Amino acid sequence: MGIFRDLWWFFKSEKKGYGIGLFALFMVSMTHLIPPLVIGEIIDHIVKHTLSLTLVLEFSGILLATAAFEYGFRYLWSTNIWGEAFKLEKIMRVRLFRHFLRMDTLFYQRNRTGDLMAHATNDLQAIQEVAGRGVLTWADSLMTGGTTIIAMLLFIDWRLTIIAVLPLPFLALVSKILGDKIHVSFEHAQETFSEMNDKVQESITGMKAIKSFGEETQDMADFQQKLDNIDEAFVKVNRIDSMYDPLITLIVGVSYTLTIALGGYYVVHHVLSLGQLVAFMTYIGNLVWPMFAIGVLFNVIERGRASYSRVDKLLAQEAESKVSEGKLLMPDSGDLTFNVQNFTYPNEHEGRNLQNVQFDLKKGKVLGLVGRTGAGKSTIIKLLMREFDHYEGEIDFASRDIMDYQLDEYLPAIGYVPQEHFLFSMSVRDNIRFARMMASQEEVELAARAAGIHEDIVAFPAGYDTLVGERGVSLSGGQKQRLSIARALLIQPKVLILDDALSAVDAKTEQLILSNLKALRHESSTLIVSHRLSSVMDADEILVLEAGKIAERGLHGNLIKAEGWYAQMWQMQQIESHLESQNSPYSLTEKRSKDDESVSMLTKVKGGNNDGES
Ligand SMILES: Nc1ncnc2c1ncn2[C@@H]1O[C@H](COP(=O)(O)OP(=O)(O)OP(=O)(O)O)[C@@H](O)[C@H]1O
Repeated sequence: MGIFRDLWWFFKSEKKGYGIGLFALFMVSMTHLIPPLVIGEIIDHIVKHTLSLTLVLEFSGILLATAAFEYGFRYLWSTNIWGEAFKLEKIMRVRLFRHFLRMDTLFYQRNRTGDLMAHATNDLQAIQEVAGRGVLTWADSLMTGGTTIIAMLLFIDWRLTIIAVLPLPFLALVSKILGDKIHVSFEHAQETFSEMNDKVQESITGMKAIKSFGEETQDMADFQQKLDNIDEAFVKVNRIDSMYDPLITLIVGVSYTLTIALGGYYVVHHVLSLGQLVAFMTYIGNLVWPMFAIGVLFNVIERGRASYSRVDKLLAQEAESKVSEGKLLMPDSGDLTFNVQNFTYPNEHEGRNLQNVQFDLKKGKVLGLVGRTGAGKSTIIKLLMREFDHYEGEIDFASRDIMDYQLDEYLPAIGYVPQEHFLFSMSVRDNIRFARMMASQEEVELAARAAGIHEDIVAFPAGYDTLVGERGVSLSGGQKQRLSIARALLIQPKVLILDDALSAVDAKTEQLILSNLKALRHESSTLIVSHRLSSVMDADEILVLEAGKIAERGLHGNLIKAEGWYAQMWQMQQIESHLESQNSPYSLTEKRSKDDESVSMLTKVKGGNNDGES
């Protein structure tokens, strides 16, 4: 019954709805007491030959009125108790969703999407069952069972009643044992369901990879395995469940046998009338449902308890990278100063992910951030985006530590265009004004023009009203990127971060977007992270990162002269674009690697390769 204690906060806040529901349930159980008494009376009148038409009409009237009352009260409990249960599910769903929104990337690394979805569906369903069917069966078994036993005691015979309820304690004991078993099995079953959900989610997201590697058969086999696990787990739950119903039939059978034996004896010896015995037997029939209800109750409670503890555990997970919140409002503009001596991810035990990274990004200026993969470019962005606060050093905006600003002031001031852009299933216009729904068409168009996507949009079937996604147009990688840039530009961020956000657009469009940005953003700064050096060549400063440290820095021309990694990459990419422009079948584009691989290829190209490539 611990789950009722866990949910007490809800029952307390919804006492009116539950109060009405329970009162109606009580009235239903009271109405159940009437028909057996009426049947008993009728039988006694038949036996005594005193049944008249008036009496028949009277008894029928009572039975009809009882049925009508029961109808009304049943309706009342059903709407109130189930209504409350749905309300609980909604509250829990909102809590979970808010929690999901609050959590950091580490949380999403630890918990897979399918599992989170299982929490938000199956587990919440099981908790809702407690607040609905659980409360109902608990109250009904108590009320119907209690009032029936009291009626047996008061209206018929106490000795017969004791004999009839003798097997009940045995029922309670077995219910407890089976309930514990169900708890363990159901928790395991829910885990297998989560695993299957994970599998489906991963397969759908990775469908392209699965198909391109011809892994459909293997994937189907994996899925089948997960389904078999679920099957096995739920069959086990069901096996325990199934022990309960025959047990009730057995107990009721024992009750009937004992009652008939003793009741028959009493009728023969005139201690009871035949009508009283029939009424008593009907009461035993009334006890059958409360007994089944106890079984249902244990089942619902144990499932709910298992699910509640799963959801509770998830809700209890705090964001590891707790970000502190300041009180300041954001100034209209300002310079950014990044000075981090040390940063290591919370789940990393060895090594440092950033060391002595220092740069200034003045308003109106553009900073380029390049380096091989894993060098730490995204990590710098994560710190700027306040995903982690536990670094050694300080990041300032307008001469104030960024932690001093209110988060909901600071974050919208940073326009972030991620590597993996996400478009919502809404119109192109709404996708662009996603973070500023009140923006006018004019503003939306201005942002779209600056991002070089306006011409594409007006060519879509419904222009800016065209739906994006499954039900609408499919956009190319480059179109998606430009739409994401337009979305970020619309909020006129004080710092715009393009995280490899131009990788899928052609060189001409890239240059157009970059020159638009320069013209538009002379009051605010821009940080461009890119593997393609042409994106940063005009930046006011370029930082080359390596293993979390700044390896080279300066203007494009200086870095070329320095003949380091940047210069090598630059030459490599020049050759690549030359080959591409010639449409050569030997284009290296597909093979282009973002790191050393490219440099070693360049060395081969430059220095006369050994294996005949040229
Ligand atoms: N959430 C994380 N937890 C632990 N380590 C991480 C996490 N994210 C990145 N790292 C590690 O930090 C280092 C820097 O990674 P980062 O993503 O910043 O590189 P990057 O330069 O942006 O690479 P890419 O160009 O491939 O995006 C890498 O060693 C990476 O494995």
